[in-house]
Amino acid sequence: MQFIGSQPTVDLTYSDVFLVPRRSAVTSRLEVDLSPGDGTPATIPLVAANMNAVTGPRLAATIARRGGLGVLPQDLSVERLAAAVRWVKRQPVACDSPFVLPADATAGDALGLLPPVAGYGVVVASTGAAAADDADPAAGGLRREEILGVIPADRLAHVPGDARLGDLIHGRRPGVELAALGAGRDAFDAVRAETGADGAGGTDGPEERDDPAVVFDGDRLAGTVTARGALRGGIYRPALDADGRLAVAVAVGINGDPAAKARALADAGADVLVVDTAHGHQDGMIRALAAVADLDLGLPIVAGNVVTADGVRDLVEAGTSIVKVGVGPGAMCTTRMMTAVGRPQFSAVLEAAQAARELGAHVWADGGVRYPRDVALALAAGAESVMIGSWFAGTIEGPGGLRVDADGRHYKESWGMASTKAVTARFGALDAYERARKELFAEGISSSKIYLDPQRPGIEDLLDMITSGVRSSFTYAGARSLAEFHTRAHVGLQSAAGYEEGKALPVSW
Ligand SMILES: NC(=O)C1=CN([C@@H]2O[C@H](COP(=O)(O)OP(=O)(O)OC[C@H]3O[C@@H](n4cnc5c(N)ncnc54)[C@H](OP(=O)(O)O)[C@@H]3O)[C@@H](O)[C@H]2O)C=CC1
Ligand SMILES: Nc1nc2c(ncn2[C@@H]2O[C@H](COP(=O)(O)O)[C@@H](O)[C@H]2O)c(=O)[nH]1
Ligand SMILES: [K+]
Repeated sequence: MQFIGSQPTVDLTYSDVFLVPRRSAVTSRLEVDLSPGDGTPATIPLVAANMNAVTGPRLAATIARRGGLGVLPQDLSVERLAAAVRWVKRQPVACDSPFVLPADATAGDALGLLPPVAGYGVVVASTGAAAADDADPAAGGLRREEILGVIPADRLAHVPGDARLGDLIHGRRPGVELAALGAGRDAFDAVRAETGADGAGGTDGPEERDDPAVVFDGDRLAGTVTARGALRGGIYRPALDADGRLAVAVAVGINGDPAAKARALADAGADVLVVDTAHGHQDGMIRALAAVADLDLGLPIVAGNVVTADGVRDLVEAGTSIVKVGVGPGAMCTTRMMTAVGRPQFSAVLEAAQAARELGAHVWADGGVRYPRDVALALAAGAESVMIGSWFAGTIEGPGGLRVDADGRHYKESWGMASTKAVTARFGALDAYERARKELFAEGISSSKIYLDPQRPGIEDLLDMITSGVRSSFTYAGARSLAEFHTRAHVGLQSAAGYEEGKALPVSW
């Protein structure tokens, strides 16, 4: 990366800078390979943050299906984390994890899981079967004859809240076979034929629908798929482990016995370990990291957070190959206002990435991403991947409960991992005095509403938006790969007015 024009004399964040277009020999945005070269199984440079409001098993599985990584947060017991890892490993790669409800559940129950939007649906199972499946998730899944059908989520807006789901299914459809779901056009056509979107089964009028179809793997329910999902299957490459299962990362903190926790999670199948604390450049972190690295588990280790070259060097020396960078940029984070500590994120990533490169290590940029452009700029600064928290909390797959505000808008709650809410939960086992001492140091917001974008309510919609923006950034720089982008990116400094000019204008001026 190179600055054009004047060299910066102060530290910068994403809004302070812009990318300059260059002569390019890349003729299509689809020629661009976004894979990070950090030794993880990711094929796109996006990571869902280890926050309780952001990464649960469903979001982790969904982002891995499209090539990113989800980091399950450290604030859960080893047993719960191991169970979450195993759940991700059981999920289908070629279709979506289903939302399943029993036939006697109501439309209102379904709307507690999903907003009434296109592209999603609830699989309805015979009542006893759904209950048995819930009780024993390892039983191998629901059988074909136990599945009554799938109800598109947008249809739920037009039925009474107390309508029984079983009564809303009219006739069984054959479903799609998992084995028939290749990539690209064949899968797309198979889904459209099953859902009637190709015209053969009769559509609901001129507007193209994107209804989900049920997918079976032999005798068992595998999941659901939409035509858009099939299309994505031809564009993205999933992040997989050596056995072809979806990849997942897990965080461990620096207190307790991080090595024992790391070993248990590796045994459960975790693919990447993230050793994480607010102030990563401290002896407690170096001890914890060295203990985890000494296990020699053969997994990539990520550690942070730091914002200086010195911090990078110490963590790499302690055994990490990926350093997580960012103090204070996060949307839920009050560290900069409480402590004055931190560093504008673009410069932090730039300096850390330079130091990491000299040591053969890598950097993940963590926090402060609000637009696709911020991801492009973090990559230009030298990051191998970009971690996103709060933005992903407001998605259907996010672990939070779906809520509706007084105006009928759907949202999920987000909170910081150093907020009073998180600290109270983390130290619930301590006595009241010790807990109160810990709560004194809260450095995060305890509750924030993250609205679902009605046009992009799912994590995959956000991935589409971000990766298409970033693919385009690469071609503007004439880069086919992330390594080329790192060297070819030309960056300029802009005024606040220059940044403002770049925004779209929703109403006339
Ligand atoms: N990227 C960022 O800007 C930040 C991220 N976070 C996130 O919040 C989560 C919780 O992290 P964390 O608060 O570190 O909790 P942890 O449970 O990981 O514990 C941190 C340990 O470090 C000690 N410590 C010393 N100095 C500090 C300091 N300045 N800030 C925090 N701990 C310190 C603490 O002791 P004692 O409590 O006795 O001081 C404690 O033993 C993590 O996921 C972290 O990434 C939190 C803040 C900033
Ligand atoms: N200072 C704090 N930082 C926090 C807290 N919870 C999370 N974080 C950091 O934010 C990023 C995610 O950033 P976002 O802008 O995408 O939301 C996360 O990975 C942590 O590093 C907190 O309570 N305090
Ligand atoms: K902030």
